[in-house]
Amino acid sequence: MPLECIGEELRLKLLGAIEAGGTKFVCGIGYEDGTILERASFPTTTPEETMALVFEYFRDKAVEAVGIGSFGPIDPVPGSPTYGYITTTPKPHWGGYNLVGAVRAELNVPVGFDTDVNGAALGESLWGAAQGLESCLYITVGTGIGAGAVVHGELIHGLSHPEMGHIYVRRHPDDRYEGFCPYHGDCLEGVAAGPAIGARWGKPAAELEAGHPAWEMEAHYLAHALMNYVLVLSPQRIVMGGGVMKQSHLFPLIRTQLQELLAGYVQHASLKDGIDRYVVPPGLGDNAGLAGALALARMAAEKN
Ligand SMILES: Nc1ncnc2c1ncn2[C@@H]1O[C@H](COP(=O)(O)OP(=O)(O)OP(=O)(O)O)[C@@H](O)[C@H]1O
Ligand SMILES: [Zn+2]
Repeated sequence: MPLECIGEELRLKLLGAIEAGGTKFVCGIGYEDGTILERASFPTTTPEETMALVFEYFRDKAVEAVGIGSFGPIDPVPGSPTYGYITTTPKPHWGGYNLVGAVRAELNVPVGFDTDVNGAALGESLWGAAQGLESCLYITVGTGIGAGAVVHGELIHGLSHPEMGHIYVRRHPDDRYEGFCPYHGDCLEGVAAGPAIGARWGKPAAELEAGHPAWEMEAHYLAHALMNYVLVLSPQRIVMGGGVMKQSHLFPLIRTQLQELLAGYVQHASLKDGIDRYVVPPGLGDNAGLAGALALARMAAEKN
């Protein structure tokens, strides 16, 4: 093989990543091996304003593909008439916005598009806490709750994307809080996302001490959710991120309650002695979101 061809084969693709969030858009560039080279953050205001800053950022970067991990709901199903759109978000100005179309028109490269949590699941499976596994689930517990999953190396889509944050979970017997989800009231997000903890206990979640009863209740709700995910998807690992999971003492509480709920029904070493390696924090830490978008760019570059 001529030397220049070997050089070409070894060259890592330079990719663009956009973590599209409800409060900020984080943009970055990195290589297809997951290395992030640089990043910049822009406030989420109107599509016109925010996207002008995003395009300005990427203008001279010469990326070969872009990945977008987005807040939702979105339409990630290729071939659908609204593929690439943010669909019905309550976020003003962004409902019905064709995010992929805008990025494609401006940058003219392949675009990978999925939910932020599907992206994070892919990133964790390629480069983080679920490396080498066929499947994993990523759940974020923050202002909202969302989860994404990789199965056989692919992200799950169907009618649209999974909405695993809005499942119903058994109420904690001592919980009188009605839940804040505008659609469902006391779905998982309604009773267990950060704002629910703050509203229930009259204090921001970050200010509640480790021994506070809030955490046993939080673990109750999250363990119920994880039980459902284990039963429905049988993921080989569950990665838990987001602001609320910064309370690292939640992990042992959740693991124990998950084992109690499953009651030995699903037989696997990962759910017994291996539980500490089964329910884990993100291997990519606070980079999980941006690395996830980079992973989506890599997938788009490969599929093109
Ligand atoms: N150290 C902490 N301990 C407990 N809760 C926290 C902590 N830090 C942030 N939170 C809670 O997490 C929520 C913010 O979540 P996060 O930091 O994941 O940001 P976000 O991007 O707004 O969330 P989302 O991904 O849902 O949009 C807030 O409700 C806050 O109360
Ligand atoms: Zn809901």
